[in-house]
Amino acid sequence: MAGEPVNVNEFEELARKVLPKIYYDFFSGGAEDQYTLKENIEAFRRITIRPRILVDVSKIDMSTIILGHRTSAPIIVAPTSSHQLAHPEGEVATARGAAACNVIMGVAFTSTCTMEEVASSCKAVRFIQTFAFKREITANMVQRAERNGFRAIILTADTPRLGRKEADIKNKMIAPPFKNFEGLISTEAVSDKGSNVEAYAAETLDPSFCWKQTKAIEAGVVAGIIVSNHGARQLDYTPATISVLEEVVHAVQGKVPVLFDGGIRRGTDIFKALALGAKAVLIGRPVIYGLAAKGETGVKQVIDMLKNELEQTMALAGCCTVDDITRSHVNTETERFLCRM
Ligand SMILES: Cc1cc2nc3c(=O)[nH]c(=O)nc-3n(C[C@H](O)[C@H](O)[C@H](O)COP(=O)(O)O)c2cc1C
Ligand SMILES: CC(C)CC(=O)C(=O)O
Repeated sequence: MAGEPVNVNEFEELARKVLPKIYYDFFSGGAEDQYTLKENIEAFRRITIRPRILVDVSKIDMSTIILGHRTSAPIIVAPTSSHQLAHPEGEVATARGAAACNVIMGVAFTSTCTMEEVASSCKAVRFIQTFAFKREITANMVQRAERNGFRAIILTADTPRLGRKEADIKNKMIAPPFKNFEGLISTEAVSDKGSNVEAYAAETLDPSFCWKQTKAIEAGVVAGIIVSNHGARQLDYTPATISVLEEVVHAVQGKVPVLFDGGIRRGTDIFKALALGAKAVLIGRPVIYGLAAKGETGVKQVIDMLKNELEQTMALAGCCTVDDITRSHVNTETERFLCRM
C-alpha cells in the first residue's frame, strides 16, 4: 500500500506490518475454522442500500444519545483486551483517541492499563466490560467502576470458558499482565502449554454463572443489549451478527436499546446496522489496528474514517439524522431477490 491509509482495511495492512506475527494473529484471529469470522464481514456485503434521492442533505447530523450520553456518532469503541501488545501506551492511548472523537470508550477488564489509569487519562465517557468472573473479582471491579466514573457495566455473557483460537495455541501466545487483576489472582504466566490466555481465563471465570443466578432483566438493571458474537472468537459456526440483529430487535420490542458489533469496517456497515434496528455499533479490531499503526492518532483516524464514511453514506442515501435511517433503507439478501432491486 502506497501513502496514507484511506480506509479501515488499509489500517489492518499497516498493523500487520508493524506487529509481531504472534500479536497480529491474536488480534485478528477467530475461533477454530473461522467460519463466523469471515461471515461477520461477508454478511454485510449481501445487504444492499436503498437510497432516497432529491432530499435536502445540506446538513447531516450523526450525533445520538446512548444510555443518556450524547455522542458525536453512533459509534462505541468495543472492549478488547491487551492493547499494550499493540502499542506501549495501550488503553490509555485508545481512550484518548475515543475522547478526541467524542465517542464512548469500552474498556475490557482484561486491559493492560488499569481502570484507574484509563479513567485519569481522558474525558471519554467510559463503560467497563466484565465477564462472569468469580465473585470476588466482580465485586472488586464494580467498586472500582463506581469510584472511577465508569458509566455502565458491559457483561459479556458468551464466555463460560474461552474460545479456541488455534493460531494462539500454535504460537504459544502469552497473555500480557492484566493489571486489573493485581492482588486478586496471580498475574504471572500460568501455563507453558499452548496459549496461556486460556489458562488465565480458566483461573478467573465462573462457568456456573447462569440464568438461575440473575434476575437482572426483571430487576430492571439491564439498560441495553449488545448483539455480538465476540468478534467470532468464541463459538464458531454461530451466524454473522448482522444476520440476527433484526430478530433480536423484534424480541426486545423497544424496551431497551439494542447495540451491535461484529464486522463493521465501513460507514455503509454502520448505516446497515442502524437500518436493521441498532442504536449504535461497537468497533473492535479496526480500533486496535489504528492503535498498532499510529497510537492515539491512529485510533482517532480510524474512528474519523468511519464517521466520515457514515456521513457520506447518510448524505447519498438521503438521511439527515440517524433517526432518518429506517428499515426501508436496506434490502437483505432475501428481499433483494423479491424486489429485484
Ligand atoms: C483481540 C480482541 C480481544 C477482545 N477482547 C474482549 C474482551 O476482553 N472482552 C469482551 O467482552 N470482548 C472482547 N472482544 C470482542 C469485542 O468486544 C467485539 O465483540 C468484537 O471485536 C467486535 O468485532 P470486530 O472486531 O469485527 O469489530 C475482543 C475482540 C478482539 C478482536
Ligand atoms: C483475554 C481474553 C479473555 C480476551 C477476549 O475476550 C478475547 O481475546 O476474545
